[in-house]
Amino acid sequence: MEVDCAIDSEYADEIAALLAPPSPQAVQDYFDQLLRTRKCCSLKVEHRGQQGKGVYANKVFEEGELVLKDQMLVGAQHSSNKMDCLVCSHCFRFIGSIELQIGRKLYFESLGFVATEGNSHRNQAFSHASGESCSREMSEDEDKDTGACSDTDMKDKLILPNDVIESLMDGHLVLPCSEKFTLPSVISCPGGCEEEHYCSISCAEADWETSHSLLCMGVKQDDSRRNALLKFIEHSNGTNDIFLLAAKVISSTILKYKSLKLSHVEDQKQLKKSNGVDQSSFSLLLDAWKPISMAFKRRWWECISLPDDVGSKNETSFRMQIKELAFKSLQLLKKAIFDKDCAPLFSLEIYGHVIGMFELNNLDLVVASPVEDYFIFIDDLPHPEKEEVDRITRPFLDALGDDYSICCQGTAFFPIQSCMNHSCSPNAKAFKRDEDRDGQAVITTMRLISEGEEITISYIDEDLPYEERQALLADYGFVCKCQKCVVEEP
Ligand SMILES: C[S@@+](CC[C@H](N)C(=O)[O-])C[C@H]1O[C@@H](n2cnc3c(N)ncnc32)[C@H](O)[C@@H]1O
Repeated sequence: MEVDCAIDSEYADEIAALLAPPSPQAVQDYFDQLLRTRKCCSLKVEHRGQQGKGVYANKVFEEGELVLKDQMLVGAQHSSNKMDCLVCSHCFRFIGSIELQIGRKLYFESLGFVATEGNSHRNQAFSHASGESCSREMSEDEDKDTGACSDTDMKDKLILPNDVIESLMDGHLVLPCSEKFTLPSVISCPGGCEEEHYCSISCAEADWETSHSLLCMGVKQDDSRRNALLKFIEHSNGTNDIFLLAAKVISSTILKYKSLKLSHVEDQKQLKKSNGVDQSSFSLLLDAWKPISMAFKRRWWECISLPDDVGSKNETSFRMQIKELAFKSLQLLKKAIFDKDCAPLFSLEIYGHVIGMFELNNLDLVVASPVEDYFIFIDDLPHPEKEEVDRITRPFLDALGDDYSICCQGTAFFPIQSCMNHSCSPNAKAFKRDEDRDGQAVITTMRLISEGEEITISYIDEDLPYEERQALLADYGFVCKCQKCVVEEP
């Protein structure tokens, strides 16, 4: 397949303007404002030294202190994880009920869908700092005592009758103690699609307004767009679900542009001017694109790491294949949501940079499962209550097997966390506490951090030997010169 994207040549100047690095002052103003809005006054994002932007402490942080809870700019649950966990498509909180979570998962399994194990991420390289392990391990005592994990190695799970599974899902079967783990009710997509669900009207509206109204496949969408979207989504699911995230960026920029344009037209009307709109259309698009313009990015096919099974002599053809894959995906997305005013967004150059931005910045999206909490709670009940409850819940645990603890997994771009540079002896880490039950990134200190010090995280396993660390960091395009590397350099 030939990669010839007409939009790239037709809109070369606009694309260059969209991809131009913002001035240090523009960066400073944007992040000062963002940190103020997020009430993160103890942090500062600055462009210092040769590592580009970095995050700096504005106060002393004690060891173990929360540094940042960062709301994602764009994120998605992995497609394969959607059958395991029902979560809000906007904030990624678990929704429904313990019974619905269990029933839904068993229902999909009964249809032949195999549960995901651990990280369902097709491309591990999309995230650079893993969240905490999804499942908290039970202690040896708990294991021996109750057998709660004794089926860990069992290949065959208990098969429950369909009517039992259905009654879990429709609310007729209520499990003991599940009232202690109430979850928000499921709110349907305003466009009537079956794919997205929410924890509240406000999440449903926010998602609709920011990106979903263009990407929804519900009954309210016109047929031709729905069919085109279906082809785009099928291609993404069959190749790489990172394209779904890229579609959210394009869609949210178009919608933001439209809303800016609407306000601009209103302003013009008030000023009784009639012809100012076209002239400023591109500046409105630049404005809508601003949050993305702030992120560090390179072309996807240039920064993606070579898989282990691709030798260096096949590198060029591998990178060309990745470019072709992106082009194919872009063509499918263009058929579905093209907007002439925003044409430069449909260039391969922009699409490649957006996916490259995920490659270099994204963090795993991880939300612990309340179903795991539920079974741990039952395991911890005192005798004889535990035996009574366990008699009822045991078949469900045996039907779920190891998968009772699968968490919500996905990938997301966080605007402030993504400004954090790497160190092999970091002073902070992505770490979700028990109370962090949504998709926000949570960064906690690992030691005391003084005022003015840079806050760093590790993009890789920092306990690896020097050579392995450097090899992994080469995929991010830099040689680490942190103190640990300087000391360990042979
Ligand atoms: C997630 S971004 C971090 C923020 C970035 N400095 C910026 O300007 O947006 C990752 C990129 O920052 C740079 N970077 C991060 N840590 C670094 C380090 N220890 N040494 C050199 N460059 C680093 C690399 O270019 C890397 O690909």
